[in-house]
Amino acid sequence: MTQSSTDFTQIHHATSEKEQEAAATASLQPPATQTVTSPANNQNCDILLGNFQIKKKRYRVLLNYDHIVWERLKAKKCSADTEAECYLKQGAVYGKHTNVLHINELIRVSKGNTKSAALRIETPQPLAADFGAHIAGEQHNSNTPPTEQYLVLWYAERIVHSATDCNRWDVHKLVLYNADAYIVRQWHALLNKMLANTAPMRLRVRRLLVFINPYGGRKRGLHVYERHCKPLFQLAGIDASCIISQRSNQIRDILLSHDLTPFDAVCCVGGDGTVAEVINGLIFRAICDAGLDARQPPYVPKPALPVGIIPAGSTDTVAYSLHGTSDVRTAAIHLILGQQRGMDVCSVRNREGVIRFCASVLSYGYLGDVAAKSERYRWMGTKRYEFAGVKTFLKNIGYEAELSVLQPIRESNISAVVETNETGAACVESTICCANCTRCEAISMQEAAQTSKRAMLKKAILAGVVGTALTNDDELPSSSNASLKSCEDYIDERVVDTHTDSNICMNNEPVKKIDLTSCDKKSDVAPKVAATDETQWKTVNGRFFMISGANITCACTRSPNGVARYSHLGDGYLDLILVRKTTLFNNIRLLLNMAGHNGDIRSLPFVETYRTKSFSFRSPNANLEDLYSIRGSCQPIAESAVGYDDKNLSRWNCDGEVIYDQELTMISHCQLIDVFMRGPHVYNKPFKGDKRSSLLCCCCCCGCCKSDD
Ligand SMILES: Nc1ncnc2c1ncn2[C@@H]1O[C@H](COP(=O)(O)OP(=O)(O)OP(=O)(O)O)[C@@H](O)[C@H]1O
Repeated sequence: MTQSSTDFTQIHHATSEKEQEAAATASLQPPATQTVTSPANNQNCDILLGNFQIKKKRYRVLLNYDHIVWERLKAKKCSADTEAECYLKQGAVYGKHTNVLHINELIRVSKGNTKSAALRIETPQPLAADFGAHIAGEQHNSNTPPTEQYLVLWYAERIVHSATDCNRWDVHKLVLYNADAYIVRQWHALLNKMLANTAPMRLRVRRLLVFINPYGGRKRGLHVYERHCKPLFQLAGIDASCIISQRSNQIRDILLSHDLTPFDAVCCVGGDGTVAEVINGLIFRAICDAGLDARQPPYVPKPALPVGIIPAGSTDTVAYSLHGTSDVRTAAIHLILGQQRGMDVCSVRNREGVIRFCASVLSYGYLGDVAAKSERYRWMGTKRYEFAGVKTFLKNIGYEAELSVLQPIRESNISAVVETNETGAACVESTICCANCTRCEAISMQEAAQTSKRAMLKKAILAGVVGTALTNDDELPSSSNASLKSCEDYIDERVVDTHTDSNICMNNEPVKKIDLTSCDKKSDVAPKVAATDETQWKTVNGRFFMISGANITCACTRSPNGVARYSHLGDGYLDLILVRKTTLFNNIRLLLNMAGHNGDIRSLPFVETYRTKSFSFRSPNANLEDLYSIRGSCQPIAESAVGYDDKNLSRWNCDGEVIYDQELTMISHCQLIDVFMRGPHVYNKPFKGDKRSSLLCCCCCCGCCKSDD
């Protein structure tokens, strides 16, 4: 079935018969895109309305400011002009059988003479910056009659199956046919223009630096990338440069020392250790680029590049907590769609200053011991965690600890609300972070306001007047004596040939290696954030089975609620979970609670949870002076301590890596790094017999995913 070119309707206000006649004639000519003004939001924007064939059935397709809507044409056809007017007057009122696609979810638009030609994706997609020239070129060539009648839209859609499976995304295609190739060309040009138009929080990545860890998980990092990510990146026209890591900490070292300006974003394919390497590399790099002391930075600057996290490790806690699933395609799609959210990152400090940055959890006791022991059984693959976990669990060891937790004096809506459970134990408020989280959004607005303040602080530091600027910023550690010793002092001028160091496929500037291991300052205690008029330090002592400072929920497939179910991704707070030493039976209750979907560890009488910006830890059993003198513990990413085997002391598990310090401070830095994610979605049960209503929920602009808080 063919369509006549008069099927096409360009939205315009044809009031008189004369005008309608003119419009009909114009449709035989190459139609020019008209700009109309929406009365709803008074925006100047292109709108197109046309009739297309989809699977040999006729559909009316509307492209408005940020949506594509397609609806089956009914037998009785009403005047298109009337409909267009109706749309403009009423705004978008979509029926039950209307299909809606948000422009944010569009990945690629292609056209061709035949269906298979349009579906072919070998032809590279023009990069965002080239779109303008591409479109201009198309218009320039408008004298040449177009021949392509097929238009293909590749878009991402969230799959909503059940409450436990509502976070996976996949790519679909929509093939549209119109006999008039001018119309196809016009839709193609406008859609590509819209794709190129990136809002501040929607960066469509063009040049991506990908790090692949071939060693983590089941050693399938490379396979995961080749099989799932590469085809999707090709579809989206992303120019990806890949580096396969050859040793531990190599990714961090590359990020510290190479020119990153050619890239729009960094992506890692690996487990939590790989994510930690990328995050540490980018943050230490930002500190050094800002000319700050890497050990004792007076403030922590935000890295310039956003991060994409593709899970290919054993537990993939970070990826699961961000996306609500450890599905690889979902993670790649989030990167392609380019929607970013700020994620909190915590700095972990000892007496000498920052040891490293923590993306997920810093845990002492049970999880620390499991991390330390499981490394010995890496040959078991993912089973090593179960093996080491059971062994450690049965021992049920408690460790003495002295903790100081920064708490608000008065409760406020957005701060660290701590309640008590039925047994009187402290617990955090019960709001769950999700896509469009109102708590994180509010904080993000506050953050934007503070960005200018930070810029001024940075200027003040560089001008050497930092002492006065620092005292008012509660996010800065009080021990930061604002050393102006720049990171350049740490740069080891030995030039490293990275092309022999790893198989890097980048065009690099001369490489400098930054040595973060030297440290010439040491205070007598671990640094603390200064308490303000609104905060105070609360001391908690005791014998603990587990102490965890969680930045994110730390959920994974084995524990869908995670250690800290109520932790928010970008609210500037961390959740401190204290599990006191108790009976083995109680520990089983704890584990069952964390493993189930409906558990809530806050209800357990031996568990206390605090929401805080910072906490400090000290083990009374440790001879700290000896530890510091033996180890000279000033590693940016802690290396394994040799011969450290005191039964009264545990280790820290920081993003899956082991830290041996017995005196530490953890400080949360609000939305320090931008990550390609939307946050886990809340399941909305579809109405009976209406599958589509649940699918509409994938649209990022609708309010149906808002959290209840
Ligand atoms: N080529 C390599 N050879 C050896 N180790 C590597 C290599 N590349 C990276 N690593 C190190 O491997 C460690 C483990 O990687 P990763 O954390 O990604 O996997 P995992 O431990 O299996 O997953 P998870 O942390 O999610 O449980 C990291 O600390 C990283 O530094």
